[in-house]
Amino acid sequence: MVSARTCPISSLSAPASASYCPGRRPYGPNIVLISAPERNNTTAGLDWAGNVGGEKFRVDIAWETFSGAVFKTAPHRVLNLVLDAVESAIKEISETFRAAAEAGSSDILKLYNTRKNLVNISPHLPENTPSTRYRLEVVAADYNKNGFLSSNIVGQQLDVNAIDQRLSALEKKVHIDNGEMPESFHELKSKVDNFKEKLENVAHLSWLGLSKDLSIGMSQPFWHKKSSPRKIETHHKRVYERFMKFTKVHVSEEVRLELRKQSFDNWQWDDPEMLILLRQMYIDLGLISKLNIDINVLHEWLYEVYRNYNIVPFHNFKHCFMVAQMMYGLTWLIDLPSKLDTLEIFTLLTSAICHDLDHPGYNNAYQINAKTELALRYNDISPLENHHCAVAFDILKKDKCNITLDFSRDEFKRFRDGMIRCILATDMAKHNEILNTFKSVIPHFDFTDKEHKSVLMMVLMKVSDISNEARPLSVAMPWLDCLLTEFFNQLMMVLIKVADISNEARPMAVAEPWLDCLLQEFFNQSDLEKLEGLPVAPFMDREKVSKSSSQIGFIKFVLLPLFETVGKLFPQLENAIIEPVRDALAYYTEMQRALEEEKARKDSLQETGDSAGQGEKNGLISEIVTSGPNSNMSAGHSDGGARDENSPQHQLPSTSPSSISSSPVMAPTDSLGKPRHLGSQGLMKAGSLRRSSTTQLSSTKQSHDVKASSPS
Ligand SMILES: Nc1nc2c(ncn2[C@@H]2O[C@@H]3COP(=O)(O)O[C@H]3[C@H]2O)c(=O)[nH]1
Ligand SMILES: [Zn+2]
Repeated sequence: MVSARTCPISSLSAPASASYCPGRRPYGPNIVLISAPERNNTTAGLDWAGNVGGEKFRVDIAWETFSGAVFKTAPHRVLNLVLDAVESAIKEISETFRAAAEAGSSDILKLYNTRKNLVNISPHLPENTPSTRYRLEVVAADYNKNGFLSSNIVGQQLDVNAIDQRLSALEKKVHIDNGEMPESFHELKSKVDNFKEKLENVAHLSWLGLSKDLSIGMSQPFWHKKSSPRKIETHHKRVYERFMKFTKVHVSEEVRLELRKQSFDNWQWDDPEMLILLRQMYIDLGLISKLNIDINVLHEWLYEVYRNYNIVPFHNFKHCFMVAQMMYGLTWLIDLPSKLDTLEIFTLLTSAICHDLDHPGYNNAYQINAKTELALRYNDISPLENHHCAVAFDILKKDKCNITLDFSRDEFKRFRDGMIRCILATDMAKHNEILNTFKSVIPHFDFTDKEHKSVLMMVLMKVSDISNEARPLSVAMPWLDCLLTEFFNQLMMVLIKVADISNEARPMAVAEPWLDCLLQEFFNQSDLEKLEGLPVAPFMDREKVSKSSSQIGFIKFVLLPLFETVGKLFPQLENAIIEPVRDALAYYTEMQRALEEEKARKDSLQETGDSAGQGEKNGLISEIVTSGPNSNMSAGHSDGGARDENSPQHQLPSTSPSSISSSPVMAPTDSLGKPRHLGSQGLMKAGSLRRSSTTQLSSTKQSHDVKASSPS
C-alpha cells in the first residue's frame, strides 16, 4: 500500500528550541517542485535544471516548511544541478531526482506539469522554462502499515530519538529473524540519522544544554555523540554513498558563484554536499585538467580526508570546509591564478583542506602540558600541526587516494614543501613571526621571488584559518560557539589531568572521590578561582570570558593587524574581508558595553538590597547573558537575528542596552542585542544555570594576551 507521505516530522511545527534561522533549509521531508515566486515566499530548496538526452528541462525542488514557519529563501542555497546529458537512461534520471529529493528507493516519484497533469519521468521530458516548472511529489511507502511509526508520534512533538530507538529495536528484531537488513530499512535509518544531524546542527546554535530539554527527545549536539566505531563506520559509508550519488550531477552556476563569496553559509550544507563543493573547487580552478588528476581518485581522497576529521566541536570537517572555502574565495578575489602557478594554487587549497586533519579537540598547550604522545613525538614543536601534515601525507600514500600521482618528482617536492610550510604556519605560536616577516617584504613584494611567494602562501593560509569573523554573523556566531565549546571541553580535560597529577601520590580510594568532587564543582559552575595555580588558560575560564570580550581581543590584536597587512598588498580585501571584521569589532564592543552596563546596574541593585522580585529576574537575565559557555554558546544564530543575513556588513544591535535591562521579557537578549524568546521553558531552564559567584568580564587586554600567547 502506498500513501502520500505523512512523516511525523512534516506535520509538526518547529520544535521550541529549533529556532531555525532564516535561509536555513527547513528539513521537512515533503518535497515538491514549485515555482520560484512561491518558493521565495515560503520555502528554501534545491533547484534542478536538466539537459537529458539533448532535451533541456528545469525543475525546482523545495523542502516544505514546517507548518506555521515561514523561511526566507537563501539565494545561495538554491542549488541548480544539471543532469549529465550522457546519463539519459530513465533509471538514471529517476535516481538523480530521487537523490535530490532525498527520497528512498521505495518512495514513488510523481512529476506534474503546470497543468497538474502527470508527466513521465523519462529522457524525453519536454523542455520547460523557469515559469513552467515541474512539480515533483514524493510519495512514500506507508511505514505505518508495519506499525513502525505509531500514530501517536504523528502530530506530536518531534521525537527523533524515539524513532531512533524504534529503529534500533526493529534492527535487532530483523537481525534475529532474518540475519540480514533490507535495503529500505537502511535507507530509512540513514534518513533518520541525516535528519538528526541536521537538527543537531540547529540545536547546537541554541542554548547549549538547553536544546535537549526544550525539544523533547532531541539528541545532544553532534560532537557529544558517543558513537561506536561501527556506527561511525556506517555513518561514513552513508556519507560516501550520497557523495558518490552527487558526483553524477553538476553543480549549478549559481552555487558555483556563491561558493566564491566570503558570505557563503556552511550551515546550509551537509557533509556529502560539502564534499561535492570541495570537488567543485578543484574543477573550477582547472586543477583537475591542468594537473591531470583522476576525478575518481579525487573522490576517494576527499572521502578519506573527511573520514580523518574527528567529531569535535570546532576542528571538524566543517571547519576544514570553511577554511578551504575562504581560501578558494580569496583565490578568486585577489586573482591568485594570475600571480601563482597551478601547483601553488593546488598546494594552497589542499593545505587548507588538510590543515586540521585528525585534530583531537585539544590544543598544543594541552598536548605539551599533558605530555601526550603527540607532544612527545614532535618534541613539543607544533605537535598538532606536525600531526595534521603527517596524516595528510599518509592519506596520499594510498594509491587510490593519491591525487599527486601524476606529479613529477620535482612537482611533488615543491608541493610537499609548500604544504608543510602552509600547515605549520597555522600554529598560532608562529603568528607574530610570520606576520612580521610578511610585513618586512611587503614594501618590495615581488611575485617572482620564491621566498616572497612562500611567506604570502603562509599568510593566506592563516587568514583563511581564522577568518570566521569576516563572515556574516549568522555564519560566524555558531563557529564561535563551537570554538568556545572546544575550549571548555579542554578545560575540563585539564582539570581532570590536574586532579590526576596532584592525587597521584594518594591511594586510588582517596584520590578518586576528589576527582569526582572536582568534576562536580566544574559542572556546578562554582568558583573556578579555587583552582588557582592550575595551568588553565584564562581564556578558557568561563568565569572570565564572554563572547564579546573574547572576540574584541581576538579581532583587535590578531585579526585586524593580520588582515590589514594583507590588505596593503591586495586592496580588494578591504570591502570583502576587512570591513566586515571592523563591523564585527564595533558590534562586539557594543555588546560588551551593554553587558558591563547591565552588570553595573545589577550590582547597584544588589547594593540597595533590591535583590528580590524584578531584581531577581533581571539578575537571572544578566547571568544568562554574561555567564560562561552555557549561555554564550548559544546566542546569535538561532533566532536569525544577524548583523545582516544578506549582506556581509554587520549591523550594530538594534536594541539599546537600556531596553535590555528594563525588559525581562525581551531579555535575555541574544548577543546581537536582539531579543531571544526563550519562552517559559527556556527561562525555567535558564534558572537552573544560575550561579552564586559574580560574573566577571575580562578586559580586552586579557583576552588578547590569551589569544596572542595561547599555544606557545
Ligand atoms: N577568540 C577567537 N579565537 C579564534 C577565532 N578563530 C580562530 N581562533 C583561534 O585561532 C586559532 C587558530 O589555530 P587553531 O585552529 O588551532 O585554533 C584557533 C582558535 O584558537 C575566533 O573567531 N575567536
Ligand atoms: Zn583550523
